[in-house]
Amino acid sequence: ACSQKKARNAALHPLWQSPLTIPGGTRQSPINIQWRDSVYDPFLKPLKISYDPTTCLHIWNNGYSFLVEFDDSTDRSIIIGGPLENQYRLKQFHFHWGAINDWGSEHTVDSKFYPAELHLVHWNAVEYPSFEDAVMEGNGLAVIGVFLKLGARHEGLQTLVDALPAVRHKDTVIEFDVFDPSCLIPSCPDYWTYAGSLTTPPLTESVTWIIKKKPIEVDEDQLEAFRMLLFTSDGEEEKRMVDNFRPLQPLMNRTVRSSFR
Ligand SMILES: COc1ccc(C[C@H]2SC(=S)NC2=O)c(OC)c1
Ligand SMILES: [Zn+2]
Repeated sequence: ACSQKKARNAALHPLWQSPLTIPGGTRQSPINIQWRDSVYDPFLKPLKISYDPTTCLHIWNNGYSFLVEFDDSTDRSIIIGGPLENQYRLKQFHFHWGAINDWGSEHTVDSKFYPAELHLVHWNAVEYPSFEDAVMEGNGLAVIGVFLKLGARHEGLQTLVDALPAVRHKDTVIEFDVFDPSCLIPSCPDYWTYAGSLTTPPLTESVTWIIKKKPIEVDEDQLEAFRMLLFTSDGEEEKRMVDNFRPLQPLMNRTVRSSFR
C-alpha cells in the first residue's frame, strides 16, 4: 500500500508531492467561506489601495502560476487599513485556475468554486527587513483574494493576457513595465478577512487574508489563455498549467469576519 501511495504521490505535480497539510497547522489556507457563519465586524476599516503602475517589473512563469512582480524597494505600491495594523507593500500578483470553468479558485464561498482566483501579495515592510523574513511571521503578509467569474471580457486583464504567449514555458520571463493592478480589484468595498497561510510550500501561517466579496468578470478566451500556459520547461513533454489550486483546509478554531452586514 505504501508503494502504491508513493506511486500515486509521484503522479502528482511537484507542487503537491509535499504533505498536503503541515503537521500542527492551525491556520491553513484556502478555506470554504460559509457566508452565514461570517461575523460582521464594525471596527474593520475600509481597505485603502494605492499602487504606482511604474513599480511593475516583469511577468514570469515559475512553473506553478504566472506572476507579475513589482519593485518593493520603496513604499510606492501599498495597501493600508482594512484589518491591517500597518501598511503592506505589493510584491507580486498571480492567479489560480482550473482546467474547466467548474473549478479553479482556491477559496470557495458557500462551497461554490469560481473558475479562477487572483492573489495580490503584500508584505509588512514596517516590521520586517525583507519579504523572505515577513513570510515567516504571523503578521508578515497580507493577500487580497479576488474571484474571477465567467462573463464580459476584462479590458484591464487583456493587456496581461496578450503577454502570456511569451511566458508559455516554465522559467520564462518578459519585461512588463507599466500595469496598475487596482484595475483587477472590484470597486465594491465589501470583503471577508481571516488568519491563514501560504497555499503552496512553505505553507507558512503568515497571511492575513482579505477576500473580496464581489468577483470580477472575465471571458472564456481570457480563461483559455491561462490554460495554454505550461508547467513544463521548453523541450520537456508539455503539461498544461491548469488546476494549480490547493485543496480546502479545515477552518479549525477560526472566525471569518466580514466588513459588511
Ligand atoms: C516563499 O514564499 C512564497 C512561496 C510561494 C508563494 C505563492 C503561493 S502563496 C499564495 S497566497 N499563493 C501561492 O500560490 C508565496 O506567495 C506569497 C510566497
Ligand atoms: Zn496564490
